[in-house]
Amino acid sequence: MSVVFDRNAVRSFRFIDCDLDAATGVARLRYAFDDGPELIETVTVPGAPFELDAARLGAATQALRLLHLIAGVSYYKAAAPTDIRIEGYAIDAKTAALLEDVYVHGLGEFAYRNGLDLHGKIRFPHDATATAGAPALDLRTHALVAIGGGKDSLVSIEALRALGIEQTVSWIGGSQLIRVCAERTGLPTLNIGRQIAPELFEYNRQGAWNGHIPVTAINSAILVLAAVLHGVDQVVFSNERSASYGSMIPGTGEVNHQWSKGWAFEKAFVDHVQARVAADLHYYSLLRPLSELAVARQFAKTDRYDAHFSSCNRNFHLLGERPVNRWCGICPKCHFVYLALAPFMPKPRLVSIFGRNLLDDPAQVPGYDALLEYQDHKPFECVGEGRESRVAMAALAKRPEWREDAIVARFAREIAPQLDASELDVAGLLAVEEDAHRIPHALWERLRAHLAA
Ligand SMILES: CC(=O)N[C@H]1[C@@H](OP(=O)(O)OP(=O)(O)OC[C@H]2O[C@@H](n3ccc(=O)[nH]c3=O)[C@H](O)[C@@H]2O)O[C@H](CO)[C@@H](O)[C@@H]1O[C@H](C)C(=O)N[C@@H](C)C(=O)N[C@@H](CCC(=O)O)C(=O)O
Ligand SMILES: Nc1ncnc2c1ncn2[C@@H]1O[C@H](COP(=O)(O)OP(=O)(O)OP(=O)(O)O)[C@@H](O)[C@H]1O
Repeated sequence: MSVVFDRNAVRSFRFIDCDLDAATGVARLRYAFDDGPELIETVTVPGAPFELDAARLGAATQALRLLHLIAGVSYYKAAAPTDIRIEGYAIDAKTAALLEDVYVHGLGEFAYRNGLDLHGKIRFPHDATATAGAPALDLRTHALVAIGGGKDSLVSIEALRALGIEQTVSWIGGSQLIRVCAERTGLPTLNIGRQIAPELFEYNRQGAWNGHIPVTAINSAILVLAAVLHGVDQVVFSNERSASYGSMIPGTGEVNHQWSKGWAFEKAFVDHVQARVAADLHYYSLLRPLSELAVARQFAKTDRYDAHFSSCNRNFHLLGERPVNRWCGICPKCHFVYLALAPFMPKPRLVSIFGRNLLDDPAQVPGYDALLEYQDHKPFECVGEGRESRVAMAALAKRPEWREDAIVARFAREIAPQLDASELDVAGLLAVEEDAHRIPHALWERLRAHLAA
């Protein structure tokens, strides 16, 4: 591929246009820097041909544009110019505000690591007047549930199954690990294809800015489009309450690696979907009322997925296989998930899932210190809050089967004496949060009882 990319020479990022072929389910999202080559991302929704009446076609167009605007973040970041142009259609001020949030906060870690300041520098041009509101589409009651191969989505899937909600287990991309977990559920599945424009990888090789992007926002927009095409009324994610809290960086403030898994994104996104796409389409995170520890407690209730799931992100690279035998054992997610499950599972079961005892390995001390926010900040990963790690560790320190393991013993000896004992109570972190969620009311009444059990 003979493209030359110099991030310092870039002046503008262009949202060229997007289109959807209802006969094949293929959506094309087109972008460019200045007058450079078109960068075309494709998303393929199985189940075509889609028969769309006028109302559903209108909703699909809105959902497609939302996806085009959000997925642009992968390309925008390569040069992060201040001049942003939208060419194929116009957006209104509220849509622009949503996008500015997604780009500024969703690229927060990217900006921090690259020494960039994006605050006040990302402006989406808007000249459309707001529409009157999206119509209801009379969507059928059915949930597209996002699955990521880890524990969280499996907890949601089992909760919906227990409540008798019809669901299709849905994922984006070609991960074999996710496929195996999805098939293990025994439920209908939907695997959506996503091809990033290959030029981006070449741009990366030539020194493009690179870093974390709000991938959950992209996956959310893809599933909203799929829900409209399939005519179903729910898109369900599994983002827990703890995802709303970032890492506190001295001199910088809060930087949240998982911003698009947080409550601020969820609220803004679902408001937009119901106002601009379909009034009766519900996007929600089923685990929002729970902490990571409460999710781990739910997960431990079944061993159905023990031999199949993994939360370790090293499994999920697009480029090339990087087999890690499901759990690498040295990354923050492995550290955290091991610790979070330990209070709720028999030790032999947990050791057998990971193939080793991470809490008895002194080499893992720095990793656990960061999770505990002890002499370090919370890692840039999808892990629980520092107090959740401290509470889990304190619980293990009381258990004969765990308390002599190297990391637990060190915690009890060196860290626990510096902590306020009243903050180490596990019960408070297992409580179900009543208010901050968008779970449909009729479902919430029954779900609350299920999650509290
Ligand atoms: C698997 C992973 O962690 N990837 C991150 C990693 O990417 P890497 O270069 O090592 O390999 P690839 O994943 O194959 O990606 C190649 C390049 O492609 C670009 N890219 C990829 C996906 C995408 O949606 N947009 C993209 O622009 C990017 O330039 C890649 O270099 O490092 C990258 C740079 O820091 C990260 O951007 C990659 O993260 C992926 C987007 C990803 O899917 N990560 C999830 C595992 C992840 O972090 N999930 C979060 C969810 C929170 C949130 O939504 O914010 C989490 O679990 O913490
Ligand atoms: N490839 C994907 N396609 C669709 N949804 C995904 C994909 N990867 C992750 N998700 C969803 O994004 C959300 C955040 O992912 P996350 O990795 O935290 O969840 P998980 O894989 O279910 O559990 P864990 O936290 O144990 O890894 C979840 O709702 C998950 O289902």
